[in-house]
This record gives sequence, C-alpha cells and structure tokens, in this order.
Amino acid sequence: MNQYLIQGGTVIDPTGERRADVLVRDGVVAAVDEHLGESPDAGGATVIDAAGCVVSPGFVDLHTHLREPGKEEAETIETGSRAAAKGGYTCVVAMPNTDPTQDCVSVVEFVRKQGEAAGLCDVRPSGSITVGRAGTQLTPFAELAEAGVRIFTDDGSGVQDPLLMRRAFEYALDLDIVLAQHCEVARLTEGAVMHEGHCCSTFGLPGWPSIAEELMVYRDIELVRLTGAPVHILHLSTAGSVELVRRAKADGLPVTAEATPHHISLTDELLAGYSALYKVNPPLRTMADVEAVRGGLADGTIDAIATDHAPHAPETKEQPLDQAPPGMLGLETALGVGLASLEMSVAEVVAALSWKPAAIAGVADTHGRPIAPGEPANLTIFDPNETWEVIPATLASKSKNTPFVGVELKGKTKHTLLHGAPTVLDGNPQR
Ligand SMILES: NC(=O)N[C@@H](CC(=O)O)C(=O)O
Ligand SMILES: [Zn+2]
Ligand SMILES: [Zn+2]
Repeated sequence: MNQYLIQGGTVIDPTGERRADVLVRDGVVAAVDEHLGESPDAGGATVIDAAGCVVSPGFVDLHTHLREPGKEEAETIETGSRAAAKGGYTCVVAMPNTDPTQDCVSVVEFVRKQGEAAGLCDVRPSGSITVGRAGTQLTPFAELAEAGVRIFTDDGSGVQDPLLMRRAFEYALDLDIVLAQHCEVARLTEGAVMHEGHCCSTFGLPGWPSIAEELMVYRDIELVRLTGAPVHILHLSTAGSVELVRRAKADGLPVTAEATPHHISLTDELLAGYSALYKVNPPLRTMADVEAVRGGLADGTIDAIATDHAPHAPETKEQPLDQAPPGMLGLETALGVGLASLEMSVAEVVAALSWKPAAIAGVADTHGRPIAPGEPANLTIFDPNETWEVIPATLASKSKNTPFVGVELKGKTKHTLLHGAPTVLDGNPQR
C-alpha cells in the first residue's frame, strides 16, 4: 500500500498542538515526529507538502443533506461526498429527508452502500424519528440502531407531538442513540420565509419568530430532564436558544447543540433583495443572535459547527421567496467561514469541526482521533491563511446555492485523507 509523508505542518488534535511530520502507511498513522523526512522509515513515501498548514483529524459533519435517494438532480451521495472531501470532511451524517425517507433498514443500507461506492467520505446515515417523517408513528428504533444508525431526526420538520417525543426519548434510553431535533413549532411558522423582526416588517415578508424555535428547545430539554435520554439540538439559531442550552448544560443534562456556518456569519438584512439564496430554516436572524451563537460556540455551550449542507437545484432557488425551498450549501465553505467568524483559536475551531461532532455522531472510534501511531489516518490538511473567492461554478456540489457567492474566505482545505488514501490532493478530488 502507498505511504504518504505529510511534511512541515502543525499538528492539531485532541491532545494539543505541535510541529511534526506525519507518516501514513496501510491506512493508519505510522509515525509522528519532527524531521521524519530524514528517517529511513519514510523512504519511498509520497510527500504531501504541509508547509504553513494545519494537519488535523478529518472533519465530521453532523448535518448533511445528500438528496439521494429522491432528489438526485440537486445532489447525489457521490457529488455530496466529493464536496465533503473538498471541505476537509472524512465523515458526514446523512439526513433522512430523502424520498423514500430513511425510516427503515433498507433505505439506510442503500445510503451507506452508495457512500461506500463513492469512496470519498464515510457516509453515516441517520434515521428518521417517525415513519415518513410524518410525525405520527415511531420508526423501528431498535432495528435501525442494530443496523448502525446512531442519530435519529425528522430534520426538515420538528416532531410536533409532545407525547410521541416523550415516547421516542424513552425508547432511545436503552439503545445508545441520540435524538436530534429540528426545533420548530410548525403552527408558529406557517407561511414564513424569514426571521420575524424589524427587517421582515420593512420588507413586507411573513416572519418566523424566534419563539417557534425556543419553545421546542425548551420542551425537549424538559423531556430530557424527565426521561434521561440525550438530545442534540440541530442548527440552533437564536440568542434565547443559546441561553436555554447553557442552562441545561449547567444542570448536567445530556444536551448537545450545533450551529451552522451561516448562523454565525449572516443576518436577516440579506433578504432585502428578496433572493431565495438567503432563505433557510431556521432563518438568518439578527446580529444580536449571530453574536450570541458565536459566544455559545466560544464557551462550549454549542458543541459543534455543522453545515446543514442543503443543496437545491437552480430552478427551485430562482422561484419567488414563498415558493423556493429553504436551504444553503455548506460543506466547501464551513472551514473558511468558521475561521473568519469566530473569536476562537484555530485549535478550538477544529475541535468544533472534528472531534466534538465525532463524539456526538458516535464515530469517535474512527474519526476525530489523536494523530498518533496506530490511529486511523482520517486527516485534513488545511492552510488557515490561504484566501480564496467562492465561485459557485468551481464547487464540487451538484447544486450551487451558496450564500457566500463572491465572498473572499480565508482558510482552505488542501488535502484530505480517508483511511490513509487521499480523497483530495492540492484541492483536487482524487475520484
Ligand atoms: N435547512 C433548510 O433550510 N433546509 C433543509 C431542511 C432542514 O435542515 O430543516 C433541507 O433539507 O433543504
Ligand atoms: Zn432542519
Ligand atoms: Zn437540515
């Protein structure tokens, strides 16, 4: 098997930060030391230049929409995996709002196999909480857990019925699974296209109030307190939600949360041009919310940066705001947006992109590992200082609905290794 010598970089992993070369052989890290290039051990290895770069465990996305099966015109498991690899990800959790829904073992197995066939990223399918995500009947949790599903969610919608959600938590308790909630009380967001506040009144658009999110965050935290089963809050977006999660953690409850790159960087003012590129669920909020979410990441209230990568075919996003589907791309821009938006060290940002989400996704045996001999070589090598302009046509994702079009980002993935083999070299996908 090929050997790779990752030379001249700064290694950042859960154990700290140091200058070191990394030798990769047979899918695992073989050696980590300064000046490995001079060691006979590294003879014959292909050199990967990491000068000026950070070498970290691969990123893990808790929240990726791959659209297959059902909406292959927007993304496929292969194109989405390629976008993930380009963004520095070695593992993604595939959201279940596919058609058919990932609510049974056969669909989940299909997604996993397509991921393996693409070979660009470790694709871990989530399962839905309710059959068809219809909110009325629980899926076979035990069977799905047996098939390796760790994250259960009806993402795209929240589970509205509190009794059904209570039962879901009770069943989850014995299965080592995590319920991940899209927190939205649907009755409060009917017809909404953007955040409810000063801007929506000015633009004359129907609003999605913060309380529609916060009521469900509150309800689920209380159900966690009642049942003892863990919850993961998806794409948390309001200052009030940050405070609810902060208090839940202080109470010692098993509550985790993620924030998206767009909710730490963009505000509702972008809807001024009525472009559906900026329509997303939950919606872009105010600067005060953005700052609160950034603060939540900085103090550990929010555990992870998760992309909510939501590709949509161009025709659909060109429709009027009320008809266009919500969602934005995220995989290829998350690192640059995260580094630019957060007052956190590079190591802290990497933690929120790699080992913290790996623990929540239940993949910490394979991803987000220390970079040490014998560990699986799932690695990302990125230049934290390289600036680049986001040009939609150059993105690997099949869809082009990035809200960062034309924006100059700082921080770019150069190389990604999955089980010791490059999926991306010098920015170029290897398959
Ligand atoms: N975030 C979105 O606006 N859209 C997501 C669904 C979701 O994450 O709720 C999608 O599947 O397009
Ligand atoms: Zn959602
Ligand atoms: Zn989503």
